[in-house]
Amino acid sequence: MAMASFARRKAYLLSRNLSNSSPDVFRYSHSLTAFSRGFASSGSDENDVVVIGGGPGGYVAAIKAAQLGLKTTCIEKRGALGGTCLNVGCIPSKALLHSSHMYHEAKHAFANHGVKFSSVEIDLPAMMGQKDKAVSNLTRGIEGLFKKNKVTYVKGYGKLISPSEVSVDTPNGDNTIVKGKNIIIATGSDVKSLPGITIDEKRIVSSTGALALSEIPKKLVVIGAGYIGLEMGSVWLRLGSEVSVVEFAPDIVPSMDGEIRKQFQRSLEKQGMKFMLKTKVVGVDTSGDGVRLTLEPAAGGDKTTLEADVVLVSAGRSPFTAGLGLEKLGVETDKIGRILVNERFGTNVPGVFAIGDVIPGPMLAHKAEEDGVACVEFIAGKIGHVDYDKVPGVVYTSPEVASVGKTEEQVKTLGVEYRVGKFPFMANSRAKAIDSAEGLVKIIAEKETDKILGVHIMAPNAGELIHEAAIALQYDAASEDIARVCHAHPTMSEALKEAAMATYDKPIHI
Ligand SMILES: Cc1cc2nc3c(=O)[nH]c(=O)nc-3n(C[C@H](O)[C@H](O)[C@H](O)COP(=O)(O)OP(=O)(O)OC[C@H]3O[C@@H](n4cnc5c(N)ncnc54)[C@H](O)[C@@H]3O)c2cc1C
Ligand SMILES: NC(=O)c1ccc[n+]([C@@H]2O[C@H](COP(=O)([O-])OP(=O)(O)OC[C@H]3O[C@@H](n4cnc5c(N)ncnc54)[C@H](O)[C@@H]3O)[C@@H](O)[C@H]2O)c1
Repeated sequence: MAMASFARRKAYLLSRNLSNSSPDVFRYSHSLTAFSRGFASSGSDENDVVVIGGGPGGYVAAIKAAQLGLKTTCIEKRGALGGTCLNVGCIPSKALLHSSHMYHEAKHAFANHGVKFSSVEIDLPAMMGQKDKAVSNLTRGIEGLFKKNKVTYVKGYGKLISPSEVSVDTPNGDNTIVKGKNIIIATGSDVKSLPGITIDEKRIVSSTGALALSEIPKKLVVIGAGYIGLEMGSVWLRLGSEVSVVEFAPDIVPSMDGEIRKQFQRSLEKQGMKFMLKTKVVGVDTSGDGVRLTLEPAAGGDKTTLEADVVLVSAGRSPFTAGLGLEKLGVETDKIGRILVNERFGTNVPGVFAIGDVIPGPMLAHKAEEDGVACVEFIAGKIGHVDYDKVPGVVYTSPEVASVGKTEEQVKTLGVEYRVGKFPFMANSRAKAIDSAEGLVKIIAEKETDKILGVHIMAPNAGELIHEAAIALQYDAASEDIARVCHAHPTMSEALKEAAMATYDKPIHI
């Protein structure tokens, strides 16, 4: 069924009363109210919706539920709303990435533009202060949104004691019971610890410690070349640390398109980041002043050692369900502790739902938000919509790397015949004008239909450029559809248009 628009497809499915829960397509409900326990406000103290966790999944679900007219309470234990993302994740990391980038540009790039300084200095406490200010403004902003939308905010640790009751231990030592017809678990994730490595958030840090170091480490060793390792590694590299990244897999960011990944790794190496791939950390000694790591090839072999002042453990995150009471209630989880849900985010226990990092799927803030909106739409008897195949991913390094849809390796595995169109920023006039021409756009389209299957961009602002591609994928567009849209000149976006032309025909500017 070729359907270009969500509205058309929604109308079609509603008219047919169809379910469509294949992972490759939109998620829809066939029996729109069957799994929730109703939503008409009872007028009693009981909530229609209780959300445990105030991160991007939980707070967005709570606001949307209230906007849909549901009496809603959100329970959060950390004393501030916004979850991992706002407090110790997306926002503080992007603040430090921006500040460190400005320092690096001032030191290494401004002179090329004729802007000269006699000296450039880092004021680390001021840099951290700017980051903390951004975080506190934003967390307070969510409290304001809760008030505006009449979401009740309960501070404390929530534990499910029945499918409709949450016991909350509040910060002042009290306990209160919050009742709800529908309960949404949005408790997120926590850093995955590695055997034999104890995080003390001083010398051996998680991302949380890496966001708040009081000094610039001379030598930083990062374990794991994923999103966190490369972003936080970039921050401290730009501020002057020697950064070595130890990665178990043969490649950095294993989920990335192979061709883009190679160029990305070369770019990071040019900036001074060192990679030790196919390598594992088998021991950590903190008995001296610094940290001494023992390394071994992933396939086994001779051990070597590596010295560090600080070690960042960034080898993935695990779902956070500690103390939630899931076992007693019989809520099903998978082998790695993620809560299992159906296409309406319902667990096996009627009336109990789960969203965000605590369920399977990409561990990303925008995915958690989409889950949250769709989940409460289902609870309210409406149609929710999330497509995990079309969730964009962005590594906010310099250059940024952004992607949506399938990698070339995935398309090959599927056995689909495809075409690839590429366009380098070296041939883009805006990129040349601003002396920032590293990177490329790569589009993969089905050969027979020209339908776009995946788009991968490496560029300074790839995280912004990717959304044109996300819309194209969402509406089943062909590469020719992008190529025939008039793009303003001179913009970096023209590289996407040219890559699209290169996919089905020929580009003009190369
Ligand atoms: C350093 C770092 C950088 C990141 N950068 C990005 C990025 O740039 N873009 C992106 O998309 N994603 C990023 N992420 C991932 C992103 O933070 C998560 O995907 C997102 O926060 C998940 O949202 P969530 O609501 O599911 O969970 P969380 O944000 O983890 O929120 C869960 C909340 O639930 C609370 N909670 C847990 N248990 C209970 C309980 N029993 N009672 C009450 N409250 C409870 C927790 O305190 C927490 O506040 C980053 C993560 C890290 C660590
Ligand atoms: N820009 C963003 O959107 C952003 C930024 C930060 C974090 N995040 C999210 O947070 C999650 C966690 O980030 P992360 O970087 O910790 O995880 P990740 O899954 O992105 O990367 C972890 C890396 O560690 C490697 N690894 C695993 N065990 C190892 C070991 N024992 N030794 C060496 N390497 C090992 C893996 O092969 C992988 O490359 C990610 O899934 C991501 O979705 C997103």
